[in-house]
Formats: sequence, C-alpha cells, structure tokens
Amino acid sequence: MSKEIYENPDLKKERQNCPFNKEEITHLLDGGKEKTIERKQLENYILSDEQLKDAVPMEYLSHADKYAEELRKACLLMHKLADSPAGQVPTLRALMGAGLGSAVLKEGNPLALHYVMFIPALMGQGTIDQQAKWLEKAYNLNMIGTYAQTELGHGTFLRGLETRATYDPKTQEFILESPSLTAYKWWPGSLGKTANYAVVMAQLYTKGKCEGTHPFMVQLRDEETHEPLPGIVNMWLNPVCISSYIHYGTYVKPTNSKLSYATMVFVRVVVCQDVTTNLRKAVTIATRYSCVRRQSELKPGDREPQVMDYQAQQNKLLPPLAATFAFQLAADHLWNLYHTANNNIEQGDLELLPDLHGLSCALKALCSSEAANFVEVCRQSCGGHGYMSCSNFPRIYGQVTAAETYEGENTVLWLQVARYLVKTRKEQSGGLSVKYLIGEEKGPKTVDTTLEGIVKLYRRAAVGLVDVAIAELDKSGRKGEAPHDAWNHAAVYLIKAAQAHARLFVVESFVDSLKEGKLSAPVRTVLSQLCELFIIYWLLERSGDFFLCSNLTKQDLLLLNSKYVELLAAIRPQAVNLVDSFDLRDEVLNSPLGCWDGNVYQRLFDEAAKSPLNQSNVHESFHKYLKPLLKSNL
Ligand SMILES: CCCCC/C=C\C/C=C\C/C=C\CCCCC(=O)SCCNC(=O)CCNC(=O)[C@H](O)C(C)(C)COP(=O)(O)OP(=O)(O)OC[C@H]1O[C@@H](n2cnc3c(N)ncnc32)[C@H](O)[C@@H]1OP(=O)(O)O
Ligand SMILES: Cc1cc2nc3c(=O)[nH]c(=O)nc-3n(C[C@H](O)[C@H](O)[C@H](O)COP(=O)(O)OP(=O)(O)OC[C@H]3O[C@@H](n4cnc5c(N)ncnc54)[C@H](O)[C@@H]3O)c2cc1C
Repeated sequence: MSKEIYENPDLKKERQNCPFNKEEITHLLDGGKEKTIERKQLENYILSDEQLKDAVPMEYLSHADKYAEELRKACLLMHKLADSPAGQVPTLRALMGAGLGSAVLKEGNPLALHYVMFIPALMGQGTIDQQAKWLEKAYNLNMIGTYAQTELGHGTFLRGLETRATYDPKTQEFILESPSLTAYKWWPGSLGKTANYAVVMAQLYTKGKCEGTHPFMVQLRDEETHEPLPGIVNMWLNPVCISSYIHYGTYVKPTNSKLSYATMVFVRVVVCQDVTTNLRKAVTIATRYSCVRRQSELKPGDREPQVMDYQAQQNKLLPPLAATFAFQLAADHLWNLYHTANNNIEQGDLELLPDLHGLSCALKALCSSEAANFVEVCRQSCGGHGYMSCSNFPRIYGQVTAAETYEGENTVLWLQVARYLVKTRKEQSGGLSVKYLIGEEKGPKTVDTTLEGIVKLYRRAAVGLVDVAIAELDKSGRKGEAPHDAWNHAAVYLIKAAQAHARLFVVESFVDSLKEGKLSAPVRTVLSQLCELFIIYWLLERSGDFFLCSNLTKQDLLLLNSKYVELLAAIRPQAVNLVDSFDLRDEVLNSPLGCWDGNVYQRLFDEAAKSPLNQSNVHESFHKYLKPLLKSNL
C-alpha cells in the first residue's frame, strides 16, 4: 500500500485553487521548459547518489574532517560531471553555485575557484598557445588551480599589490617574490591545501620599470606528492606571464590596462545570479514556515493565526519574494551585456568595457547587499527556529554576506560606479546603460503613481543624485580642493548616486521584462503585482532621494503607502504558490523549516536527535567538571 504522503493542512490549503500555472514561472526562471527538464534530470542524477549524502550533519565534524568530507564529495561530483546526462557546462554551473552544488557541498566546494576563476582567467587572459597548453589539462582536472590576487596587506587596491614578478631577459624567466609579510597571498580559495597551480596577480617589473599588475601561471605543488615546491613560501620560480606582453624582451602595453581585471568582472556578473539563488532559498524557507507556524491571537478568541496573516510578516517576506524576480531578470540582462561586450572585446572593440564595468560593479554591490539584508529579515521572521543551524539560514547568510566583500568590496565598487556615472554625465557620451544621463529628462515634472510614472521617478532620482554629487565636487573644486580630496569629501553623495543608478537598472529590467515577456494573463497579473510592490517598497524605503530630485509630495507618498499595503494583501494568498514555483527541492533548501510537506516540528525534532550531545543522557563532561563544581560548595 503506498505510504500516504503527509502535507501540512495549512500548506495544503495554501496550494488549493492556485490562479496561475506554477510551471510557467518555473520555466521562466530556468530559461525555458527544456532547461527545467534538464535541471530536474541533473538534480535526480546528483541527489540520488547515496555516496553524496552526509553520514552525519557537517556541523558536528572537525575542521579537518569537514574539509576531507567536502573534498571527497567534490571529487565524486567531478566524476559525475564527466558522465553527466545534462552535459558539462550546465552541470558545471549547477555544481558551483548556491543551488544544486550547495545541496551536496554544504560547507563550500573546494574546487569552486578552479572553475569560477582559474579557468576563466586562462580563457580570458591566456594566449592561444597558453590555452592550448593548460586549458585541456585544467578541464580534465589534471591540475587544480586557484586565483591568487589578494594579499595579507591588500585586497582592494590592486595597484598596491606587493608581489613582484621581475623579468630576467638573460634567462627569459620571471622571478616572483613576496617581498614582505603583507605580500603573502591570503584568502584565495583552495590555496591552502587543494590547488597545485595558481593564477597569481603580481606587479610586473621589466628593465627596472613597473608595468602594473599582470596574471602569472605558477605551479604551487608537486603534481605527484602535492608537496609545496621548493621556496614556495616566499619565493616562487618559473612562473609564466599569462597573455604575455613580453615580446623578445620588450614590454608591449595591452590595449587597455584593465583587461587584466577581466576575470573579476566575470565573477561579479555570476555573483548576481548566485546571491539571487540564495535569496530564493531563504524566501522559500521563511514563507512556507510562516504558513505552517501559528502563533498569538489576531482576533480575540479565535484560533492562533498563521503568522503569514500578520501584515507585519507580509511586509517582511513579500518584498524579498518580489526581489528574487527583480534580481533574476536584472542578472539575466547583465549576463547578456557581458556576452555582447566580451564578444566585442575579442574583436578588439572595447567600447562597452566601461558600461560592463560600471554595471557589473553596480549590480554585484546591489544584489549582494540587498540579498544579505533580506536573508537576515527572512531568518528573523522565523523566530527562534530561524536561529538554528539546521534552519540553513546561518549558512545562506554567510554565503551572501561573503559576496558583499569578495570580488570587490561593495563600497569600493559603488565608488567605481560613481566614477563612471560622473564621467558619463559630464562628457555626455557613451553610457549604454546610463542613456538617461545624456541630455535632460524630458517631460513635465509632475508625478503620477502609475508604474510608468514611478519608473520616471526612479530616473529623476538617478540623474538628480549624480547632479547633486557633481555639484558637491564642483563646490569643493571652487574652494581650491585637490580633485582627490574633493572626491573623498563627496563620497556619501557619490555612493547614493551609484545606488540610485543600480536600482533604476533593476526596476527597468523588471518592468521591461514584463512588457516583453510572453506570459499568460494569470502569471502576468501576479508578476505585475510583485513588480509594483517591489518598486513602491524601494521608493518608500528611500523616499528622501525622491523628495530631493522630483516633485513628489506628501500626498503622493501617502497614496503609495496605501497602494503598498493593498498589494501585500493581494499577493498574500499566492505566497506559497509563488515559492513553490521556484521548484527548489528539499535537499537544496536543506532546512526542516522550508520542506515542501510542512512537517516542520517532526523534522526539527529529528534534526536535534542527530546531535552527538543527544546520543546519551549524561555527557562525560558532567563527571569531569560539573559534578566537582556542584560538590565544591563555592
Ligand atoms: C563557470 C561556473 C560558474 C558558476 C559560478 C557560480 C557561483 C559563483 C559564486 C561565487 C563566486 C565564488 C567565489 C568567489 C571568490 C572571490 C574571489 C575574489 O575575491 S578574487 C579578488 C577580488 N578582488 C577585487 O575585486 C579587487 C577590487 N579592486 C579592483 O578591482 C581595483 O582595485 C579597482 C577598485 C577597480 C581600482 O582599480 P585601479 O586603481 O587600477 O583603477 P582606478 O584608478 O580606480 O580606475 C582607472 C580606470 O579604470 C577603470 N576600471 C577599473 N576597473 C575596471 C574593470 N574591471 N574593467 C574596466 N575598467 C575598469 C575605471 O573605471 C577607470 O576608468 P576611467 O574613469 O575612464 O579612468
Ligand atoms: C569568502 C571570501 C573568499 C575570497 N576568495 C578570494 C580568492 O579566491 N582570491 C582572492 O584573490 N581574494 C579572495 N578574497 C579576498 C577578497 O577579494 C578581498 O577581501 C576583497 O577584495 C576586499 O579587499 P580587502 O580585504 O583588502 O578589504 P579593504 O579594502 O581593506 O576593506 C576595508 C575597508 O576599507 C574600505 N576601503 C578600501 N578602499 C577604499 C576606497 N578607495 N574608498 C573608500 N573606502 C575604501 C572598504 O570599503 C572597507 O570598508 C576572498 C574574500 C572572502 C571574504
């Protein structure tokens, strides 16, 4: 007799009479029906393998055992990658990111940097000959690489990196050295124990002149013994300059000195998608739990309500739910720009490079910071159980907050965006993604609170805040301040302008995607509600920007507030159906709070029982420490 599948009655009720086709949204997020089929096949292929399951929860292992267990599974995954039914690239992307990969490698993938930075660096920076020599070896995992740029003393300021690569014309070799403690490479993933090669970013010196940071291929460990090569601690020999600019002893400048930063641009683009996947997981966990959890009293004398019925809870969870769609669509737009720009760069056309840099910095900083804030709100919305390690919120939060720092610390990236915006506005040129900065925003300054009207407000804020920042820079200039001091003293305004630009890009991506997308009426309705909710939410959160740069009035704001709470109520009935549309398997969510069946309390209890401390009634430490204390009559 088939075992009755338990489904929490409240969740079951939430799922009845769904007014839209969940699969249509699943296909939209996957990039089409075929992609969904491929993803599900791949998930079954990976998650059905018993060898990839954890015998004990990772949190109960020692640091070394965690590393060994993750490496065991990562190596097994790579074998499965080779035989994957879905093909190598889709499998690769799925295994490296926050989705399927994190269902198996919960503490992180020791081989991630090999695929996310080492191979992209070879592909983006290597000469044809170098790619012929190393790419196949890297793809066949006959070498494991990492990307070693950050040092103990420098991570942000690449022009300040201390590692030196001095070209010796006699031997036609580069001598790499770490001249000081602060020059030690620090932070590169896999560098400690896993990688035997690295792309090392170092200052290139030739004929006594520093030519700036360049990438070098360096072997770190013996391929057989895995022992560090002689002198590897503070002196590296025999590196090879990747995309060598040394021709017969003479340095030939690259067409753009920032092309050596290309690998970071790639990862910034990828990070936008990755933090969005993590946010989808957090929202799914919190939403399902909020429909299972009944607490307190809404109507005196009534049964305790689902906490999702409190407007306060909807205000916590529906904006991040909407954000998952907004960030996904913006990340898709950025990914397309990345490919266009990259194809052009390969043909020697660098025109889109500043746009790509500006936009990738903007979106990486925005998506990672917003996702981190929203994940924390999702955790808090689950009360005490949200604080438990098994809820998976601590791990998801750790992953998204890391993205606020790595691949360019967010503040530094915001200032890069501001530099690009100020230049575009002042020169009135270029600016694929900032076309609104060229010329004046036409039309009346009156405000209408339709979707189009709100987008116009975002545009006015984005232009207006750049102009406010430029006015600050000019004011400092008139006072005789040097440009670098004026820049530093305008930082607050510059960052606000950069953030407003990033939000405009996300808002326009969301609105345009709904206009262009071939959506059924029910799906269009619910996504339009989410879009309107999200752009009003952000406007209300940052109303100061809009008061400063448009004719927004107090009445407008009160009207928008009313519209916002109406939308909360309108979307509330579809919250579970929307997160179900993400089609995230329980193994990917990895949280008893977010499981599809809503059997939260039993699963929490089962998780607690796994703790080593719960394997006996009295832990041995009682007899060693507590009992003597109890007897000591202090
Ligand atoms: C294949 C599988 C895919 C699946 C993957 C799935 C998931 C992956 C998820 C996560 C990723 C996993 C792991 C990630 C681990 C993280 C790894 C790292 O952290 S690696 C190290 C990262 N470090 C940094 O990002 C350093 C940040 N600092 C910088 O980038 C630079 O120092 C700088 C801040 C940009 C300043 O550089 P610099 O001082 O040289 O330049 P400026 O003087 O400021 O500007 C001069 C000029 O150059 C332009 N510019 C700067 N950078 C770029 C660029 N990258 N591209 C193009 N142009 C650039 C800048 O705009 C100025 O132009 P102009 O105004 O016209 O003069
Ligand atoms: C999980 C993780 C994984 C990583 N993996 C790798 C890797 O694989 N390879 C690698 O090479 N690196 C890696 N890193 C390092 C990472 O790239 C750096 O930590 C990051 O670039 C930040 O640089 P920093 O640590 O020097 O921070 P700092 O720049 O020292 O930041 C300290 C403070 O200074 C501020 N600041 C710095 N410059 C400016 C400025 N110009 N204007 C205003 N404020 C400024 C920052 O905003 C910040 O508030 C990793 C980091 C983490 C957290």
